[in-house]
Amino acid sequence: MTESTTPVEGAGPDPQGESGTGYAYDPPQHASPGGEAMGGDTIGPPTGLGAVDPQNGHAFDLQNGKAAGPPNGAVNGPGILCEHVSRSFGAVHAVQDLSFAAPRGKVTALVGPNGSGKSTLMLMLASLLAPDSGRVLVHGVDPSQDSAAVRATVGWMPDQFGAWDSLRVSEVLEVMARAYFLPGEQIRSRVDELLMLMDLVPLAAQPAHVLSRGQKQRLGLARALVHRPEVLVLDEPASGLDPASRRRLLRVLRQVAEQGVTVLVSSHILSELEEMADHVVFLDAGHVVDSSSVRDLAERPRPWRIESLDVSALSRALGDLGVRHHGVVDPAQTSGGHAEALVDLPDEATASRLLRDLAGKDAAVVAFGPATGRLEAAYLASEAADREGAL
Ligand SMILES: Nc1ncnc2c1ncn2[C@@H]1O[C@H](COP(=O)(O)OP(=O)(O)OP(=O)(O)O)[C@@H](O)[C@H]1O
Repeated sequence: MTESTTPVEGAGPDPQGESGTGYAYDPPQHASPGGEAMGGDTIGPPTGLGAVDPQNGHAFDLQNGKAAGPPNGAVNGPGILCEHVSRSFGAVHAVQDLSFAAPRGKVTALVGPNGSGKSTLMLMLASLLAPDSGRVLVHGVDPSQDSAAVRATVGWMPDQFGAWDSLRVSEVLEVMARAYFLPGEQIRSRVDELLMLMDLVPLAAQPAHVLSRGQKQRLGLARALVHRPEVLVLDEPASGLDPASRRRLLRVLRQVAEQGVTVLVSSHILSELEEMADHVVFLDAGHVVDSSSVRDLAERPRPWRIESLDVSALSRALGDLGVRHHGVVDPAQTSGGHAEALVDLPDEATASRLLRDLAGKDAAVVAFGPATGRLEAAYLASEAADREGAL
C-alpha cells in the first residue's frame, strides 16, 4: 500500500515521515486520556477395542463395560494438550518442539502457511501418526498409549475426503455409526439428524462419488460428528464451501463448542476463522510463533483505513492532529472513489479517539475501519517477527 499511494502535494505533512512504523497517532493535548501418515481418512475404533457410550458419547470400554474416560486428574484439563511435540519425515522437521493447549468448549484455530505442520499435528492428535518426542494428550489420554480411547473420543475430518465412493451418502454415515458401535435402533435417527444438520437430505441416496467438493466437505463433517465426539479435529473444513455452507459450518461448530466439545480447526481463510474461533495458534515451520484469544487480538496494533469525501480536508486534519500515516491517496486512485489514508493504531480505544478528533476537524470522513482483519494483521505480524528472528 505504501508504495502505491500518492501523497497529495501540500497536504498535511507527516511529521515523522510517511512510512513511519508502529503506533503513529498521538492524540492532541485536549484529548481525554485514554510420513508415514497411517491413512488420514480412516478413523474409527479398531474393531473390538473401543466404542462410544451411546448415552453420553464418552469413550466406552467394551470389555469392562465402563467408561474409558481420561485418567484421574486429567478430567478437568484442556481438551488438547501438546508439550514439546516433534515429528520429522527424514530431514523434514514437520513439527518441532511444539506446545499449546486447546480449551474445552471453545474453538481453537490453527493458522500457518503451507507446510507449517498443521496436518502433521492433527494426524498426531487423531492417533494416526506418532510423535518422535514430546507429549500429546487428547481429553487427558495419550494417543500413543491408548489409541482406541482417543479414536472413540475424537471426530476427525482430514483435508482430503476420500470417501467410500460406491456407498450412498446415508450409507457412509450408517457405516461410520456401526463402526462406532452405536446401537442399531439409534443409527437411523442419528443419520437423519446429521443429514439434516449438514443439509445433505436431498443427497442422501446419491453415491458419494457424485458429490461436489463442497458437498463432500459437508459429508466429511457429518461423518466426524457421528459418534458425538468430545474433541473435533478438522483440517481445512471450510475449503470448497459456498458462502451459505460456510455459515452453516460456523453455526454447527459454535453449537458443538457450546455443548462442551473441544474444537480444533485449521484454515487459510483468516476472515472466516476470525468469526469461528475463540483462540488462535499461529504456526510457522513446525512451531508455535504466537497464540492469543481472538478477542485480545483487537487490542493489537493494526492498520486502519480512513475514507473521506475531501482529500485536502483529510490531509489537513491528519496533519493538524499529528497523525503519522502512509500517505493520503487521491480518490481517482482508490477503488471506493474516496480519498483514503492508512494509519497504524495500537488498539480500538485509540481508533475511537482518532475518529472523534477527525470529526472535530471536519475531515469529511465517510468510512473508518480496520484495513485487515484481526487475525490477518496478527498473522502477518507474527510471520514477520518470526522471519526477523530467523535472520
Ligand atoms: N508423509 C510425509 N512424508 C514426508 N514429508 C511429509 C509427510 N507429511 C508431511 N510432510 C512434510 O512436512 C511438512 C509439514 O506438512 P503438513 O502437511 O503438516 O503442513 P500443513 O501446514 O498442513 O500444510 P498445508 O497448509 O499446505 O496443508 C511439509 O514440508 C511436508 O512436505
